[in-house]
Amino acid sequence: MITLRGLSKRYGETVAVKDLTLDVGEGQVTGFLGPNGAGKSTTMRMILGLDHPSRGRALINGKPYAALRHPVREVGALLDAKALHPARSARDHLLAQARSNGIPARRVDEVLETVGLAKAARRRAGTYSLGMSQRLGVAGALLGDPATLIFDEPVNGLDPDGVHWMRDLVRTQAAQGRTVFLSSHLMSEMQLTADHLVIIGRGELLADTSMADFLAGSSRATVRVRVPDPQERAVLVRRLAADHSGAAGAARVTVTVDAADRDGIVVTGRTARQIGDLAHQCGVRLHQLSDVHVSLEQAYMDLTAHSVEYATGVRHETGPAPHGAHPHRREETR
Ligand SMILES: Nc1ncnc2c1ncn2[C@@H]1O[C@H](COP(=O)(O)OP(=O)(O)OP(=O)(O)O)[C@@H](O)[C@H]1O
Repeated sequence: MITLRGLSKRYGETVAVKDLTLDVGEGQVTGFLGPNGAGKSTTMRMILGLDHPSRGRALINGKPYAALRHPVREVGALLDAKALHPARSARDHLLAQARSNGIPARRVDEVLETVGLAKAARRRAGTYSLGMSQRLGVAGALLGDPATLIFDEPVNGLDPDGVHWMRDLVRTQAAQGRTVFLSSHLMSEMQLTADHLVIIGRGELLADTSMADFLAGSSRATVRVRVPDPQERAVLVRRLAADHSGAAGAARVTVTVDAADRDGIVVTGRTARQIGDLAHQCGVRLHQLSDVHVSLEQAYMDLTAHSVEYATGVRHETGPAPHGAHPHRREETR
């Protein structure tokens, strides 16, 4: 369990992290997203006691890293895969780590097996590819069998097989009850891996939400509704429009005819649950009520469009123009 309370970091004039308050829970993979320079690595370094907060606290199992009695048994981290002694073999590298933490040598062979490096274990780490170094970094993180894992860009440099392997590994670790906190810029992979998302921009919290809610709440998300009776369909459309005009601050609702189905309509600005409740209230019989899923990349780019520090001036349109604002934006949920 990771707890951040008002966590802030300033480097001179640069505010790297600003007032982050959130919990990273057990038994799930939490994806940590944000544009370049958003403050992800700084946050992870503060959690791991490698950087001091300017204000606020970062706790692991309720304690700051420095106060943990056996840190490697409580938290394992992969921050920089190339931070290795190049002349040491992978096995010697892990053995040194194990010895200084009272971990038996057989655990080294276990984790080498887990990460698929058993055959290359006696090769010098300096000869490893980036992908192999990532695997070795993961082996080091797993060494103390900790309940919390923190990985900064773990799929960086991995081939498709390695990416798949990493996904299975982190999902298995979470399924065993561990807290898994990982950053990545690879949105398609994050969509397959994470259960929960923490998104920051310019150091500030933009979203702290389940993956499912984030995608369903995206301004691009739509719901397909099939109403077999034309009169009932008209009633529902009118009620959706009235619901929009009556609800102050609610996202704009748009209703279009489903081009693929003459009984169908496509709704944006309301969730399937809200539409189902409304249909129930006005006695409208539905034959279909389904979310049309938006990609994490689309939803993420809409949310962070104003937080990108290093932009090219090129606008990336990955789908239809957004309607309304994203409900997970912090300023709108205050
Ligand atoms: N040691 C440091 N000294 C000065 N500024 C720093 C230092 N470390 C980070 N920063 C600044 O803090 C901000 C956040 O950087 P950080 O590396 O945490 O972002 P990030 O989200 O991990 O970025 P990326 O996705 O590019 O890795 C940036 O503006 C960065 O330049």
